[in-house]
Amino acid sequence: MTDREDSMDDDVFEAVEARLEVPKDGQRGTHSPTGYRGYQPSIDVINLCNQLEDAEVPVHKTILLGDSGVGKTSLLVKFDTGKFESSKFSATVGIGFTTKVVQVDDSKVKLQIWDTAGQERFRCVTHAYYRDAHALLLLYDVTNKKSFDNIRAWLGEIKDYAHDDVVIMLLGNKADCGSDRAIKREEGERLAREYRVTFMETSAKSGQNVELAFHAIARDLTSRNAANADPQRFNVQDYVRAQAQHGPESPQCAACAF
Ligand SMILES: Nc1nc2c(ncn2[C@@H]2O[C@H](COP(=O)(O)OP(=O)(O)OP(=O)(O)O)[C@@H](O)[C@H]2O)c(=O)[nH]1
Repeated sequence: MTDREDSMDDDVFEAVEARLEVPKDGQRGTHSPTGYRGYQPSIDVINLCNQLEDAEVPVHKTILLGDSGVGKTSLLVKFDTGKFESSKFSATVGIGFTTKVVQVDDSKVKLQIWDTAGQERFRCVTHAYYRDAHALLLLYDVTNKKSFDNIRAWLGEIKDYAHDDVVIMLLGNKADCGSDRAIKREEGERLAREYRVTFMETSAKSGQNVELAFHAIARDLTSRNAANADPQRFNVQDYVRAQAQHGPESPQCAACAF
C-alpha cells in the first residue's frame, strides 16, 4: 500500500509518492556496455508506467460519514499513515479524499476514500458526493449518545441520496474510551441488525478494527464486481465475523456482523 493521491494539503493528505524508486539528485544510470544493466528510466517514463499500472486497478469510491467529532478524519489518518494525533482536533471543512491501494487476494483494489465534514452547514456540499459512492462508512462515537441517536437520520439521508446497492458499514468509534462509554456494543449491534448493515467497533487511537473495516469493504466491493463470475458470493458479514474470531485482534475488539 504505497500509492496515495490526495485532494487535501495538510500533513495527512500529502502529495503523491512515486512508487518506483527515483534516482537521487535526478541522476540517471548509464547504459552498460553489455546491455541495459544499471539503466534508470527517466522520471517521465516512471510516471507513465505508474499511470498505466493505475489504470488497471479498479477504483472504489468510499465515503466516511457521521456527526462532527466522531473520528472520521482520525480513522482515515490511522488507516493511511498508521498515526493518531489526539491533540489535534480541527473540524473538516467541506470534503477531501485520499487514495489507498488494498490487496485483495491476488489483485489490487484502489479505495478512493472521501472524508466529509460532519458539521450540519456542510451537508448540502457532501450530499452531492453520495450519488456515485460505492461504499459508506457511517461512524458514531461510543462516548457520545447524540452521535448514536443521529445515525437513524444519517441512514435516512443515505436512502435519499445514495444508490440503493451502496455498501454500508456502521462503525462505533472511540472504543478505547472505556469509562466514558455511553453506548454499549450491543446497542450498536441491534441498530445494525435493524438496518441490515455490517457493524463493528473501532478505535482510531488504538487501531482496533481499522484495517479490518477498510479491507472488508474492499473485499465486498471486489466480490460484487465479480458477482456474475462467482456463484459463491463473498459475504462481508461472515468475513468480518471470521476475522474477528481468528484475526490478530483481541476478543474485546471483536467485530460483529449481521
Ligand atoms: N480516544 C479517542 N479519540 C478519538 C478517536 N478518534 C478520534 N478521536 C478524537 O476525537 C476528536 C475528533 O476527531 P476527528 O477525526 O477530527 O473527527 P471528525 O469526525 O473528522 O470531525 P469533523 O471533521 O468535524 O466531521 C479528535 O480530538 C480526535 O483525536 C478514537 O478512536 N479514540
